[in-house]
Amino acid sequence: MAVGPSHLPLHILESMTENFSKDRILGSGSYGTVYLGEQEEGQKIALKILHDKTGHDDVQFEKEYYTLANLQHQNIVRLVGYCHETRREFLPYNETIVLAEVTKRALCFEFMENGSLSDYLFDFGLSRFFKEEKSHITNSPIGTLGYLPPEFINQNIISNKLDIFSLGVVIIRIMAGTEGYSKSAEMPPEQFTEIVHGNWRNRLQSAASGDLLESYSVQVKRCIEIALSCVVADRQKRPTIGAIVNMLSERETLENDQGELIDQMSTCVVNDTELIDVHPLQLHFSF
Ligand SMILES: Nc1ncnc2c1ncn2[C@@H]1O[C@H](COP(=O)(O)OP(=O)(O)OP(=O)(O)O)[C@@H](O)[C@H]1O
Repeated sequence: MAVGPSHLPLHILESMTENFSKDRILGSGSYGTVYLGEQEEGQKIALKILHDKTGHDDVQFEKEYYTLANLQHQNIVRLVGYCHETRREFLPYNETIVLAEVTKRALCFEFMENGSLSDYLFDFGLSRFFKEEKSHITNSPIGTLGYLPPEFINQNIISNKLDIFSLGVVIIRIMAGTEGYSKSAEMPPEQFTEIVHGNWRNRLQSAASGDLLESYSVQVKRCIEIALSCVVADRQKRPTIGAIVNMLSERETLENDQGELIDQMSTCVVNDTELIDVHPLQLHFSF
């Protein structure tokens, strides 16, 4: 039987993070602040201390725990530990000091040495495709609002088309940078496709020419079109995962000549009547 996440007492988390020192902060999201923790043996973990605010209560914590503890996939960061502890502390309140109960809730994940995908996309320069703006941190109990479709936000409807919408947002963010999604909602799809496609084409020109460039260029355009079809407001019109899998039929990782990892995205192109295989899109991400 697989070993589940371990219980980690608060004093252990404090010693791992030098009392939650600011220098240890890796980043912050809608759920909480993430710290770099180091165990005695030098092993690193990422500790997410959940924000102490409405909507992030014990019910939410339990939901998060069960969901994450049951997720086991090579591409999903593993939950290795948790902490839920209430202490009584003297705290300032209304110009006096009161003895109050303070609850610390933490989720501990395996540490990802390479950091966040969005940071890489920003290095890679994709965010420059659109003017960078402050990201939206929300109080949403299930993550950054931008990944959620209108039917969930307005009517709490959950279906597999919710995941299709989120997938579309992820692809758009990969293709167009972190602000790409909000920009995609502000202009007609054809205009958005033209801008993003044009930017990619310029970028690809340094890596390919002639037929190869044309082939890459077609695939980039199709990727954007697929992503946009995933985020249409009418969920019935979003493609099924089967249709997307057919379109993105291959995904493999190759070694390039220098021995670096190349992330190779492959896709098929669908025209009006048939599925046509095209050359794989080779995007050389040199991180
Ligand atoms: N397991 C990890 N290993 C290394 N760094 C991490 C890890 N988890 C989070 N981080 C860092 O902390 C930042 C905040 O992560 P967090 O999961 O709280 O928010 P998010 O996923 O960016 O947004 P949200 O939760 O609002 O959708 C990330 O951008 C990343 O830099």
